[in-house]
Amino acid sequence: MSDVILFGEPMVMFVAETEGPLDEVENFTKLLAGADVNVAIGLKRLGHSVTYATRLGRDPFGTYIEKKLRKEQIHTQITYDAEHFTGYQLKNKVSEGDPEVFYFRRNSAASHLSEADVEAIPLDGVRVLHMTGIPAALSGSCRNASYRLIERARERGICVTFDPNLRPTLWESRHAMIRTVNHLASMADIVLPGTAEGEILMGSSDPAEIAAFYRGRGARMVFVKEGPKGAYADTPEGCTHIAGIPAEQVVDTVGAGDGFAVGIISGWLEHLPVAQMVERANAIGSIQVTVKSDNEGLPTREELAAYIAKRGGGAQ
Ligand SMILES: Nc1ncnc2c1ncn2[C@@H]1O[C@H](COP(=O)(O)OP(=O)(O)OP(=O)(O)O)[C@@H](O)[C@H]1O
Ligand SMILES: O=C(O)C(=O)C[C@H](O)[C@H](O)CO
Repeated sequence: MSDVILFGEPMVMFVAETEGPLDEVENFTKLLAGADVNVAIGLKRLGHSVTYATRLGRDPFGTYIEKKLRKEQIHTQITYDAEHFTGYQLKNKVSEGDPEVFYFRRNSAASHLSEADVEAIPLDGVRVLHMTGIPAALSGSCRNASYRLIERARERGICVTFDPNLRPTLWESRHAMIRTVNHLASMADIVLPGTAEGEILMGSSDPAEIAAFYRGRGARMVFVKEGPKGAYADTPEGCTHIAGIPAEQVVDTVGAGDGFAVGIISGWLEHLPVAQMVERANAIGSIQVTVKSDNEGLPTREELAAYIAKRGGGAQ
């Protein structure tokens, strides 16, 4: 029995060792990526029990991912797919701004996740289902699986957390992305949009307006991510902005949002007051931008406390 269920597409990620266009880079480091898998690793490092459901190809990338998940002691519910390969991606190295990411994931094993796969996930005793908007972008069967899993969680009163994680290149149209992601968000208890996502999804980058939009559609709590500035919370306790924790050196901005989700979900599981949930989320987001991996920097409880003691925060 796990505290949290996650579901999605884990990928092998090749990160460029040198700056420049991806076609010119000669050396890459092999790592694990995937928004949902990053959150699973972060929650496990903080001591929460986690089950991650996915579909992997019977290939070396699938084996690599399975071994990584085992090493992190994450329970898995894996369907093996002999017909389709495990997805992978390339990420470049930049000294400023967001890196470029190129996917090799169309028709991947995970894009064939289906309602039957999620029907088999045991939900007894589960407290949180964390979903992102990514699986719904991968295929029709994955979209149906996303809806089915949320419905199953809601039928059992499980708290559903949702991060839009917009990936416009994966969607058939911008219209379908906005409609589907907002629909999935309306089925969640806790919604975690970023300000740039708010602009796309509801036409404003103002944190209070974004939060009011999702609260108006049924969310009990909305946490709007504002990059280095921190985050805005709109919950039954009221509305508040909590300043970010400056990172010593920004190496790679990808994965900050997943780190933030780890802070909010773990804080909710531990019944932390809202201000402490957000401080923890800001701290993990701040840690995430200091490393090139999307998940290797995710902290243990001791590392998190040490980071907050050193760089600010103080409510842990
Ligand atoms: N440069 C930074 N310095 C310190 N903290 C940061 C920085 N960037 C992000 N964070 C922290 O991480 C959180 C999430 O970052 P961001 O707002 O970029 O989310 P996102 O757009 O979902 O990110 P992602 O690139 O992972 O999709 C922020 O709310 C903040 O707390
Ligand atoms: O880009 C994606 O679709 C991924 O899931 C890979 C990354 O790890 C993810 O973007 C980080 O949020």
